[in-house]
Amino acid sequence: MLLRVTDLIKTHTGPDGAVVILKGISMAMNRGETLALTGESGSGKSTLLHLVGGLDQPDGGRVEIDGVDIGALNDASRAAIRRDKVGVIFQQFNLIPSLSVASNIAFQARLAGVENLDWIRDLTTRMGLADHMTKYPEQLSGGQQQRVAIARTLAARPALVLADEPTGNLDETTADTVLDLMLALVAETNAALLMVTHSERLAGRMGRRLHLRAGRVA
Ligand SMILES: Nc1ncnc2c1ncn2[C@@H]1O[C@H](COP(=O)(O)OP(=O)(O)OP(=O)(O)O)[C@@H](O)[C@H]1O
Repeated sequence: MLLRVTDLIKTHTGPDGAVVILKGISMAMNRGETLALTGESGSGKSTLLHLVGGLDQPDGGRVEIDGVDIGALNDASRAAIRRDKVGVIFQQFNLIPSLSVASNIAFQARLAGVENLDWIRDLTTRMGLADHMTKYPEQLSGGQQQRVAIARTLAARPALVLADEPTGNLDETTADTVLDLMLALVAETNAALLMVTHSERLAGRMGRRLHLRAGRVA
């Protein structure tokens, strides 16, 4: 099993004291699977994605990636798993402004030690980025920047791709095209894709769905 989440609990402290955001979530994914994470605003989708990606620590339960309990690791080992196995795509693109599109895309793959130039060329061409490789992020439209952010993550060929509304800034037609590409690319790399979406249309195109309601699996 690539990803196993067991009884995950997360509490945040708000103005009125502690609030339990995730109330015992369990789920699992194999490589090659795609799963839509849906639920009302505030149901805990982003919180779950952050915990799975090791970007935040749970208050209870476990996240295992390839059988390794990431909560039991020290920061350096957890960072290494994140770098080698997990790719994250957020709605805000987090591109590096001082690097060209080509360098932004190669950066993460290089960090993970998997800079496969043929794959990156193929990926960027299919993402419609071939003519933009020497530009800087600020010279691109929002939709183009989003495609760069997606290409950057997929360039490293992560086993697990976590995406938080990756097409949320795109119009419907572009969102469909970008999701088609993402699905094709994760299938080719036999990756698992866990994607938060508010769109019924996009959720319906994923293999499975996990619906959260007030911090529980509905
Ligand atoms: N750092 C934090 N401190 C306190 N409360 C937080 C924090 N992060 C999230 N929350 C609260 O946790 C709940 C779940 O937030 P989360 O972002 O996971 O929801 P979501 O399902 O992703 O929502 P959306 O669809 O609006 O993005 C919300 O009530 C939010 O206010």
